[in-house]
Amino acid sequence: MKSAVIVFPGSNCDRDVAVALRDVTGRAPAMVWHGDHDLPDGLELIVLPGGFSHGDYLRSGAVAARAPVMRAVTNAAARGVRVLGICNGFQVLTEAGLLPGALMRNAGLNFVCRHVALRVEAGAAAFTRGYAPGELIQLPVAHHDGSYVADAATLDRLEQQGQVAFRYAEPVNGSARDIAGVVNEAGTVLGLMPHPERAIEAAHGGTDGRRLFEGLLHAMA
Ligand SMILES: NC(=O)CC[C@H](N)C(=O)O
Repeated sequence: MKSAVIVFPGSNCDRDVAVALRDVTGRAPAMVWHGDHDLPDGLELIVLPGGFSHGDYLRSGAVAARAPVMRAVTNAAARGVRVLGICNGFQVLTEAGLLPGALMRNAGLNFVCRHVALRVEAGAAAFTRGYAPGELIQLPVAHHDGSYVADAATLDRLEQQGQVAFRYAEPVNGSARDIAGVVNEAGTVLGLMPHPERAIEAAHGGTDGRRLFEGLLHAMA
């Protein structure tokens, strides 16, 4: 699978996700700087990694969403290239308008950094193919702006159209309807607050993240 990881100033999970992609897909991703205007040809997956792009200045992801490379990412997404935004990457996707809603300060006003239980919802096939619908999994979270918000009509639409991909199975950050991950209408863009790239091998304390990348790999085959 040919993939790319976008690197912003302040990204801190770009190398972790690059290692995960190389490990699972057998092919190292291209690392693309935020100031670049073009992406490599033939990409099947673009990852916006976790971190603190531009120091979370203004709002988390707000400055990164306006980076030169985001025009190319938006064009690729429009062509159906899969885009995965993890944590800060999810914040960038909402700020860029590629996903609905916004990520606000956690309800408890604390930085939450621990493994959490999640339920995999049906739908969003490519991104959830590695799991059984309704399956309970564990992934780490590490964020202060993870509380997903959207107006009631948008939330209803997300539910009806099967766009809720992952839900917290325990209280974490006050997200509306416990939403931890959403996809766009086409199911080709996923924003996910937990970190699958930090649950790839047993030494990470769990391997449930590995199956997200394995599922994507099989979906592309
Ligand atoms: N791990 C991350 O990507 C952190 C995301 C974001 N800067 C926050 O803390 O909300």
